[in-house]
Amino acid sequence: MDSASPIVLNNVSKVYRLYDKPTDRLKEAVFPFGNNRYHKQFSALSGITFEVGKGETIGIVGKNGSGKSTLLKLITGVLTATSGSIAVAGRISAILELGAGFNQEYTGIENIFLNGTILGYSRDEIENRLDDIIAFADIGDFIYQPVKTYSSGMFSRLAFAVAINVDPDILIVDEALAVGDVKFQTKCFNRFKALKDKGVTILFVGHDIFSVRSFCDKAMWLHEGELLRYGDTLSVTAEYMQFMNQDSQQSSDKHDDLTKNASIEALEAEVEIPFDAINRWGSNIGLIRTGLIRGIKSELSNVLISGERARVTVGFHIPPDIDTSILHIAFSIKNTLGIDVLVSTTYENESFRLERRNGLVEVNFEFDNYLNQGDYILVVALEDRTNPVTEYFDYVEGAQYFKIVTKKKAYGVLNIPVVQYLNANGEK
Ligand SMILES: Nc1ncnc2c1ncn2[C@@H]1O[C@H](COP(=O)(O)OP(=O)(O)OP(=O)(O)O)[C@@H](O)[C@H]1O
Repeated sequence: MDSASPIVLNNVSKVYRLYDKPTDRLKEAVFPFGNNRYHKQFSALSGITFEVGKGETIGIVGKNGSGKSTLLKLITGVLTATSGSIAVAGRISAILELGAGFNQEYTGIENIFLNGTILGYSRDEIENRLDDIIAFADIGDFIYQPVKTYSSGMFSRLAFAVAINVDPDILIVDEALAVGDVKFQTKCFNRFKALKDKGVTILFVGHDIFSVRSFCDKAMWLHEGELLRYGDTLSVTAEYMQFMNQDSQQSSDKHDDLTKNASIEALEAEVEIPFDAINRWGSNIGLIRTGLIRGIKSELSNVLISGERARVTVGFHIPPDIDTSILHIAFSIKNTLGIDVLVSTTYENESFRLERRNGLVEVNFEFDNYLNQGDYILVVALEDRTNPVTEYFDYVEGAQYFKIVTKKKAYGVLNIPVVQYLNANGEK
C-alpha cells in the first residue's frame, strides 16, 4: 500500500438499518434491548478495497442504487463505515447533495462563509475568494437572499462555486448535481480541469460515460454494493456500457425472438472473427464480418489523409430470424478519449432498404474526412433503433485502429478549410 495515497479503503462495508415505520426507529432507541427487533439490515456496500493515487481523477460509474453516493459519503466522513478502514489525507471539498452544508435561512453570502468554515478556511481566506465565488455562481442579487428562495439550478451554482473555488486536496463531485445551462457546466468542467492540472485528487460520479472518458485517468464500476472493476477508463467504461446495454435488452421483451443465436451456429464455421476489438457485444455476435475504413484515393491501410474522401465498409450476414426492416448498420469514429467524433447510421436514411439475401452483404458510407491528425478507433454495429434504447445485434468497438495525418500541422479537432480575408478600412 502506497503511504502517499490520499485515499485508501480497506475491506469497507456499509449496512443500513431499514425501518418499516418511523415509530420503529423511535421504539428501538427507547428500548435498545434486543437490537434487531425493529429493523432489517441492508448491505449497501461490501468488501470495498482500493486506493487512489495523489492527483488521480477517478470516474465512478454504476447504475442507480449501486452504492456510489454511499461510498463518497463514507470518504467525506458524512457516514461511518459498518466495518473496514478508510484513510483520507488532505482537505476534502465535496458536493454530494444539493443543500447539504447550507443553512436555508442564511443568504448566499452567509452560506459561502458557513461552507468555507466547514471546509476549514479562515474568514480572511474566504474573503479573499469571495469575489471569485460570487462571479462564478453568477446568480445576481439572489446572492443576498436566503437560500430557501433558490431554484435547484441556483443552489447548484452556489454549491459548485464554493466547492471548486477553494483549494482542496481532494474534490468529490456528483456530476448529476451540475444542473444548469451548458455554459455553467462548461465553466465547471474547465475549473475541474484546472484543479486536475494543479494536482488535486478528484472523485467524480459520472452519469455520462463520455465525460468520464474525457476527464478521468481511471474508472471504478460499482455494482450492487461491490467494486466490480477498477482500472483503465476506456476498458472499464466499455464493459459497463456493454453491461448496461445487455441489461436494457434483457428487460425489454419486445424483440425476444431476436436474441436467439440459432442462426449464428450455421455461420460459425465459415470465418473466424477477425477483429482485435476492445470490446464486442450484442445479441448476435459474429454477424459482422468486416468493418474497415480507407481513404478513397490513397487506399493506404490504417492511415487516412485529412481532407480526403473516406469510405467505411461494413460487411455482415443477415440471419433468417432478424427482420430486415428494423436492422440498421452504423459506424462511429472515436478518438482516443473514447468520444464519438463522427456517427452515422442507416436508420437516419429514410430511403435505405435492406433486402434479405444470403452470403455477405456490404454497406458503404462515404464522407469528406475533415478530422484532424491523430489516432482513431472505428466502431461498427448492427442495430435496432426502433425502441427508445438502441439494441445491438453486433457491436464491435475497435474494428480498425487508424491514424489520420495532415499535410501540414493543423490545430483543433476538425481540419475544415477556413477562408480568411482582410477588410482594410472597413471595405467590403
Ligand atoms: N439512509 C439510507 N437508509 C437505508 N438505505 C439507504 C440509505 N441511503 C441509501 N440507501 C440504499 O443503499 C443503496 C445504495 O444507495 P446509493 O445512494 O449509495 O446509490 P447510488 O449508486 O448513489 O444511486 P444513484 O445513482 O441513484 O444516486 C440503495 O439501495 C439505497 O436505497
